Amino acid sequence: MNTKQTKPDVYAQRVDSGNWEAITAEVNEYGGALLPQLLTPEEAEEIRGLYEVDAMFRQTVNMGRVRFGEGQYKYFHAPYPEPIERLKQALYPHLLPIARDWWGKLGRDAIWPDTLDEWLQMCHEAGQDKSTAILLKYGEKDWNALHRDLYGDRVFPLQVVINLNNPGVDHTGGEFLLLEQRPRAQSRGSAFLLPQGHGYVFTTRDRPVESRRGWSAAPVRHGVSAIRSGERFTLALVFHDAA
Ligand SMILES: O=C(O)CCC(=O)C(=O)O
Ligand SMILES: [Fe+2]
Repeated sequence: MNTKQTKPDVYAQRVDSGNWEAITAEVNEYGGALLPQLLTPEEAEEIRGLYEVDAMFRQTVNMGRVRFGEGQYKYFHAPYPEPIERLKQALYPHLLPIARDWWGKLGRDAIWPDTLDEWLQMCHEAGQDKSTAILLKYGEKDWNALHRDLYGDRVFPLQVVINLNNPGVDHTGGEFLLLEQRPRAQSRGSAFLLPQGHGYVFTTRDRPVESRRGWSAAPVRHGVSAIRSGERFTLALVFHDAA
């Protein structure tokens, strides 16, 4: 993949083209929201192609072996390929006000600085210095168990996933799942077919929900339903680094 900046700001332009007021309202209501198309089908194909390039990755996880579901994923090495770095840099300032608002509602300290680089520096100083961008690969019958991507005390409460395949064409099944544990109530489930190349922003650990007693934290898990046919690759962008 070309790591030089060939298309100035194209990724930032796509991120910025979103209606962030509507996205914020949606994520506040449902814990997740669809973003604009961030990668073209050609760019998605190029990133899928990286899966076989061992030098791009620091670790491979076989999900069945660790009982995370079935399938495989790989952690990218940092520094990331250009689209990944650009997208993370462009997304962070839009996600930051949502995170700060949430932590304010929950009476927690919003420790995140204005830039992603400063925040990652804080992660590294706390011993979380490993890259967290992941390329996931699911074939028929593979699935991703409901989980939360936590790698230490340093947590950014929103993350973004991008489907690198075309649902209904490249794969059937493989819905993205959210499970929100509501305080003193049964959990709420949601399922989404992620359109190719679009981002989907969702809650990493917990988020504020309002009840008669005020705001309380609702833990949110995410996962993927079984792929019924075909193949599904996704790019997962987490905004804290890992211990
Ligand atoms: O493959 C997916 O849609 C979800 C992957 C995942 O666990 C994540 O984005 O953190
Ligand atoms: Fe995840």
